[in-house]
Amino acid sequence: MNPNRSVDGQPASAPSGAARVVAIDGPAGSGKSTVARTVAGRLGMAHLDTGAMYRGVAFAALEAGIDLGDGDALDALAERVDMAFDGSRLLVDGADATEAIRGQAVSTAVSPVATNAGVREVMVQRQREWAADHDGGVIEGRDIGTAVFPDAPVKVFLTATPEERARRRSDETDDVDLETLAAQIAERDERDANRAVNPMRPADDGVVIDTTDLNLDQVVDAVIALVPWVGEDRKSRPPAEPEPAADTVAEGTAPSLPRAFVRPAQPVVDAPALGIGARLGYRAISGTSRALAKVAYRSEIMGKERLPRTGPYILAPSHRSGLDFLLAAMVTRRRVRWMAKESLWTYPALGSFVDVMGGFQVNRGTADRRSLRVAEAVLADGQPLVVFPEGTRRNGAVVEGLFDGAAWLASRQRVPLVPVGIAGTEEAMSTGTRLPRPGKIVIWIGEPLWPDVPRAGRVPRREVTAFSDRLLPELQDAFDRANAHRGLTTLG
Ligand SMILES: Nc1ncnc2c1ncn2[C@@H]1O[C@H](COP(=O)(O)OP(=O)(O)O)[C@@H](O)[C@H]1O
Ligand SMILES: Nc1ccn([C@H]2C[C@H](O)[C@@H](COP(=O)(O)OP(=O)(O)O)O2)c(=O)n1
Repeated sequence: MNPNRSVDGQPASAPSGAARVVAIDGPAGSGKSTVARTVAGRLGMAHLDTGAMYRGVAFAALEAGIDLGDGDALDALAERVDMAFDGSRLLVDGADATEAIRGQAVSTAVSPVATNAGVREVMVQRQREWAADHDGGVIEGRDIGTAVFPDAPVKVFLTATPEERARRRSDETDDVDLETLAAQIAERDERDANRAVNPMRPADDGVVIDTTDLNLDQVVDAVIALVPWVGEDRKSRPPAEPEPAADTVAEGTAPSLPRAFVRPAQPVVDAPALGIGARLGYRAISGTSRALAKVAYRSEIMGKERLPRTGPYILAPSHRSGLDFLLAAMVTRRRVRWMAKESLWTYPALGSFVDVMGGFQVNRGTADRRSLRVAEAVLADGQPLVVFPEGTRRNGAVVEGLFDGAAWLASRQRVPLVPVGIAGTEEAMSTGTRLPRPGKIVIWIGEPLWPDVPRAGRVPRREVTAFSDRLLPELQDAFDRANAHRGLTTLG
């Protein structure tokens, strides 16, 4: 390590090595180490596992018998401990600690060590020095894209469901059972995400990849597609003003890329929280309405297999009746959220019902930025969202005059729009009718449509309009098919 290099904790002062840093962050078991190692191998770059550095300090602390609650002693230890990587082996003060840092003792000790501000400062400094010495590298950790290299040209946040991450860990060890691993992972997630110094979170301008249903190759391909200098001569320096990653990504977006799992992280407000009442109530109501719809409306849902299995998307249904939102929520067992007109909250009972069903307010007719932000937060949080592109209830068989909201949200969050035709609700309960009449209802789910925009960065207005124009015939088609199927089955 170079003691002369000054590090003042400010991003701007990060050494020039940042120009070629691929930052990979994420929680335990999300695949960071495996992905970072493979990406580094494929790009011919050096790889740094910063988690191993924190583990190295924890190992040294245990060896020296230091009280993990003694912040000053930990600071001093972090300053003086010598850590060197020899290939994949970690030497701590000359001793090979490779196996020991993965053991239970270090795994338990590392959390308090990693929450210590002094330790983090020293580690961040060493990580920046390492990158400067190696002309960048693939660096994995919890805060690489947010705190250590906020200017890195590639910032990836890997995630996977807690169950999947625990399962991956349990495949690697026989020592600990799945429940214990799941509990340990949950506790570590909580600490890493909530610590005061450099908490774990995706970088605002980074990309989130959900690896739950992906294999290693797919994740590695998705990361490499984000690297602007791939294909360039490895020896040549990147341009002083790096190209916006977004353009490069757009070009490199191969159709085979698992787009459904890759989305930009953007600064958004928090997704509206759901209380316990809403969570239980939703299940009860959607279960009851599913059963009712089956019996009273002989409802049929066609094309469920076309719905994305994980990740966020926007259901864009036709809108002919107040029943539509309940029916739209029936197409998936995942909980959906929806944008609901403000006037629904005029009656307290109805308002509570809408709350339970996951609705949130939009002020129709105005450019309601807050509701759009909330809707963005819902998608960024990985939840499916219902937006009626026709904006208001219409009549008849023709779909027309789409509002751009659904296309705008899908483009901004890089999620698919799923056209959904709902046939039979106008007959069952049209505008002005108070009680629904029984009849046949058919829901047709169309092919998801992806926005044609760069994977990150600003979305041009014309792309949004073009996306709405693309949605219109597909929504009409889904509605036609639903109507046709309903006609056939009601006649026959
Ligand atoms: N899609 C995937 N991407 C990366 N690793 C995966 C994937 N699926 C399963 N794994 C496995 O998950 C395990 C945990 O990955 P690891 O790289 O140690 O995660 P982390 O460094 O984030 O804790 C490894 O055994 C890896 O092979
Ligand atoms: N840049 C980093 C890297 C790791 N840490 C913390 C997070 C964990 O509690 C420990 C160990 O990290 P490591 O990546 O080895 O942990 P897992 O193998 O993913 O469980 O260090 C951190 O705070 N900042």
